[in-house]
Amino acid sequence: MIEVAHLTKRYGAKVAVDDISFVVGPGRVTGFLGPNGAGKSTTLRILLGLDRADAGTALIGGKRYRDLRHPLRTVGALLDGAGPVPERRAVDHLTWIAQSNRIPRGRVREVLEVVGLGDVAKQQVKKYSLGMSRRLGLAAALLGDPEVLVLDEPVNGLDPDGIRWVRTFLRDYAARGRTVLLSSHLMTEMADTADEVVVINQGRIAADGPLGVITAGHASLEAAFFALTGEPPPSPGHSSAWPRSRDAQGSGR
Ligand SMILES: Nc1ncnc2c1ncn2[C@@H]1O[C@H](COP(=O)(O)OP(=O)(O)OP(=O)(O)O)[C@@H](O)[C@H]1O
Repeated sequence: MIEVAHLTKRYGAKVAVDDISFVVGPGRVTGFLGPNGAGKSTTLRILLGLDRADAGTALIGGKRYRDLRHPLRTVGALLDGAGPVPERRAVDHLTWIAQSNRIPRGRVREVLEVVGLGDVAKQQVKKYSLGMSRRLGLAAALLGDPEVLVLDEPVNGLDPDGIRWVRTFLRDYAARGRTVLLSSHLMTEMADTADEVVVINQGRIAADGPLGVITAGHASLEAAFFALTGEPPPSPGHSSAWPRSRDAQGSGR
């Protein structure tokens, strides 16, 4: 269970996250959606102890990330950012993480098999395709067999096969009573994957509830979100993703 309560984060004069509250329960896949710059990554970074809130709390299993006794056994995360050392072999990368978290070595082989990298475990990571790298990231997140998975844009850049694999994997994981929170720009993909949806827009919660409730009265999840966020609808032939509007919002990064 993830509980976010009155979370606020400012970067200078910019309020990136503005007093948001939501709960992510077990046994469901919850989608975290919003346009570029809405505050998704900021929220996830605070949840995972990578940034500090100015106010409010973001708890996993009732605790702040930094207070978890066994973080990797509680929550597995896949975020954009620093990946493995390119020269390192996948198996060595995972073994290093496992050892530094007191996770038995045998678990490395298990997670490599789970994500379908068993046969290429001894390859250097730099030889991996994007899809393989994403699977490796997921393998790292799964090392501690966590109750909670938090994934930022896990299917970004993946081909249809890769996207389907991630979708099936996450739905199975949730079906075993685990908590899955994922952010994505890909509306059609989210509509196929999520049971629950939390929409954030300009740092505030725009909607929060079961997928069917959020989309009721709209032609699609995408239509619901454009209505909720006031974003312009995509042009014809657009790939059903959020428009890239970070620049228009005056990103400070
Ligand atoms: N380190 C930072 N310094 C300054 N401003 C930041 C920083 N991180 C985020 N912001 C700003 O906070 C707001 C929220 O950004 P955030 O990355 O959380 O949005 P997002 O919903 O994850 O967007 P995207 O989908 O584009 O990744 C944006 O206006 C962004 O420019």
